[in-house]
Amino acid sequence: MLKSINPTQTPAWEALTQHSEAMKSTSIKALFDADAGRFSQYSTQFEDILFDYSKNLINDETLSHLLALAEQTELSQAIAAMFGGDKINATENRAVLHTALRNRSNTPVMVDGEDVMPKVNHELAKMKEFCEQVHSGRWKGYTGKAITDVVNIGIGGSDLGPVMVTESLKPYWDKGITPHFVSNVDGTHVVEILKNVNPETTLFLIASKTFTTQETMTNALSARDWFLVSAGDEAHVAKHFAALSTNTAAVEAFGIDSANMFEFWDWVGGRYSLWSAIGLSIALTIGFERYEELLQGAHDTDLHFKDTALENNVPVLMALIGLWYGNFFDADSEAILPYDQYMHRFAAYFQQGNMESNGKYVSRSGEAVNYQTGPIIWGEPGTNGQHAFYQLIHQGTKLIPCDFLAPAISYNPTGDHHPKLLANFFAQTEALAFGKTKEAVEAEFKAAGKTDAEVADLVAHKVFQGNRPTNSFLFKQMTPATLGRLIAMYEHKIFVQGVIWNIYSFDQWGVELGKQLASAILPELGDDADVSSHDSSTNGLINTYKSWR
Ligand SMILES: O=P(O)(O)OC[C@H]1O[C@](O)(CO)[C@@H](O)[C@@H]1O
Repeated sequence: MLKSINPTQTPAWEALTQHSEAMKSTSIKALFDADAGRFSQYSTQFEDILFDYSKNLINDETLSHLLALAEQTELSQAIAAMFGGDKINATENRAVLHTALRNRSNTPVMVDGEDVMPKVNHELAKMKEFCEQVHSGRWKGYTGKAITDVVNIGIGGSDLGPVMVTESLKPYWDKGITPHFVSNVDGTHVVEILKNVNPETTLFLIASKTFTTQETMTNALSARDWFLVSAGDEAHVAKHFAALSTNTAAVEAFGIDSANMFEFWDWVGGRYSLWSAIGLSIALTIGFERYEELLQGAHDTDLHFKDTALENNVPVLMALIGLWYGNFFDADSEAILPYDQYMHRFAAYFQQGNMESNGKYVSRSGEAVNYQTGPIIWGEPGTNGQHAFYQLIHQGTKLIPCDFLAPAISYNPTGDHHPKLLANFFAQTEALAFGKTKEAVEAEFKAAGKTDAEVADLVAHKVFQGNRPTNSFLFKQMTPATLGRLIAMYEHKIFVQGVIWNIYSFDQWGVELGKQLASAILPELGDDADVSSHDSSTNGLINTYKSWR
């Protein structure tokens, strides 16, 4: 159990409140002007990832207060508790051990007196053997053909991780398997995906921790019906359907042979599950060895996070910087901006990671907090975002701290695309930090021959205040290990923030009410009679739907 410590009651919070007032009267530009060595002081390289956090409104005093806050909220104890298998997910009475799934050192990890590593290793060995069978063509479909397509049916954490990772690692799709993902209960999703696959050569992975999720079960049944239209005999299901779940009874009840079940455990949170059997679509797509490299990368970060002093600890620094803006500068969102087309689902992945984990207003002692917790996370790949929403980041009224990520080496070094892409990355962080002064705008206008009147009309619109903070993550090339390292860095950032905010980051009760109400409404849609059991708006929507369908 983690202690309940109200962060606003700590001396560090008070110091940060005062210090933030002082920092509001300086600027990122002033900090750079005063210190030629700022980049080397506020950047660090972890393995093949350069983390540059110098373009933030921070100095040594900021960091020392933030680190004091981490100490006063007992972060180090919380890190030890998580890795040690304590039941830190108290509202579900569960340990939080996605780190055990990628514990390549294989040191014992105890939960309730049991070392979980043997069962983790057993399941990995089962996934490896399955991948080998599929890749070698020994695993055959019902007409004797090899598998060419894998359809992962899952939602939330049982979808977003596999989608994001397979997309990010597309250059590694060399096993003859094309992955597809069905998540939305909207029939359009499953119908459109099934148009592209052949039942004889398709393997369906029903990915659901609980195996009760309405969307996934509905899609799985539709896929099964579609398959049986061609295959005829139910006996063929065993060759084309596997389950990734913690719920053996529900898997069997669905009709999937337990031999085709890849198991994980209740101490794996859904949004932290790509490292478990939920990662099978990844391993099938990029190969099991590359999947192991992904696990190894995450393990590298885990060791760094667990064993590095807080002041040099990358996920801790990421978390503290984010919290600085959220709690002391009223920033309510963060943008994640990968300059890598393959990473186009990275922001969406961490939207769930962050918002389902830290979107909580109730503290660990059950009271409403009186400070901001998890930020709104959003983002799109650069340079597309530049032509969509960067206007607001540069000149809007909201402070939006941004993370920029990019590989130095592209898998597609066509012409000068990559230098152009990276020129934009570097330029954006520079523009956001340093802006463009009124004097610079005026000088530009004058050089272009504008009259004084024209200058006076336009100058205010063309000024960039700058002072917009960014973190930059420049990595050598996107490999499975690099991606593993990056994902784990963001995961631990979320954990650190949740500890300091005194909330429970590993439950998600906030998704339950909508599910309950949808279950109550569904039977009401079964006939054409008007309903009157809800508020007037909900009744109106339901009754109009019934009259129009
Ligand atoms: O894997 P399951 O049990 O189908 O759950 C899917 C998703 O639903 C949630 O429980 C709620 O959205 C997520 O936490 C989870 O990732």
